[in-house]
Amino acid sequence: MFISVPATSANLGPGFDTLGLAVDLRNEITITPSKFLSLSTHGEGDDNPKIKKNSLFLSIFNENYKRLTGRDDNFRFEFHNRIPISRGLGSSSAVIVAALSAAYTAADKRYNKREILNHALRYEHHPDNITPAVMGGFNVACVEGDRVYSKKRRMPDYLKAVVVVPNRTISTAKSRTVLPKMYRKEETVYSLSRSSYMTALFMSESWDLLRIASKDKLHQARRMKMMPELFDVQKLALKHGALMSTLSGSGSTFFNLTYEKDANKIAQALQARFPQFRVFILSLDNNGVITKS
Ligand SMILES: Nc1ncnc2c1ncn2[C@@H]1O[C@H](COP(=O)(O)OP(=O)(O)OP(=O)(O)O)[C@@H](O)[C@H]1O
Ligand SMILES: N[C@@H](CCO)C(=O)O
Repeated sequence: MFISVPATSANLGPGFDTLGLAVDLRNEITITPSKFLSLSTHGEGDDNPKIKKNSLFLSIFNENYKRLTGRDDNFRFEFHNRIPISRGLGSSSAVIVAALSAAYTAADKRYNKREILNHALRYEHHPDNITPAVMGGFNVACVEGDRVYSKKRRMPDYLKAVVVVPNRTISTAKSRTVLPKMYRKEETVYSLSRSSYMTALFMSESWDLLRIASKDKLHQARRMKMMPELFDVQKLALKHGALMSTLSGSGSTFFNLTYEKDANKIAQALQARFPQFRVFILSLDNNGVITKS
């Protein structure tokens, strides 16, 4: 069996816990039946004993494989990780979506992507990373009861993402604690109106107005203060022509959307100014999780 799951960038500025899109940077897992449990990890996290144990993947896989088959079989798992860990590119969602897809595939159960998405919500309680990880493309999502309701829009080839991955992690759990429990009406309306406007712009491919729509007052600046260099990343990306420049998920990565023709110029400027950070030019992904039995 083979599972491939994309990285995702959530929030996109004002769409806190609501908007997200998938990029073509994938974790891949090969799974084969085996007498004993065995794991090998290559790429991101291969020097981290906690990641190499991959208890998040194994606990979700085992729980769901047992639920679907009634059995506790052993497998060999080979992880090829490309998604940077705890950097705001949806590494935890990728693990959750991959583990669920792997369990259904290994159990030889027919399923649809909506089923995987609704199950994924039990492990990550906001839908903005898990939805594009499952579906691909740009997604707007909300939760009602224990279900995710979402709408996808495919992203065109002529847009690219320039992502800036800092050399320091920010965990989502920690990054949520710096946010206030209550918001003022003005801040809420500022972000709510832009999130709605941004959704309309994505749905109608009106990219040139994203700069206004992507501004936010709910979470970005509060989180960026944990790594103040990020204010310069954003300024520089916008100066060199990015259509929008937003904190990716809970950080620390910055996500810059651009026309393909401007991608190199933006990436070079950012890499020159921040040699300690990794800068990637990525295509946008419209496929989401892929499984082969
Ligand atoms: N490839 C992986 N293998 C095993 N565990 C992983 C892997 N990737 C992520 N994790 C788990 O997920 C945690 C990171 O989750 P966290 O939500 O903080 O970051 P993120 O998902 O990368 O960021 P964001 O949700 O803001 O996009 C890691 O500490 C680890 O427990
Ligand atoms: N919407 C989430 C994304 C990170 O998982 C947050 O901003 O905390």
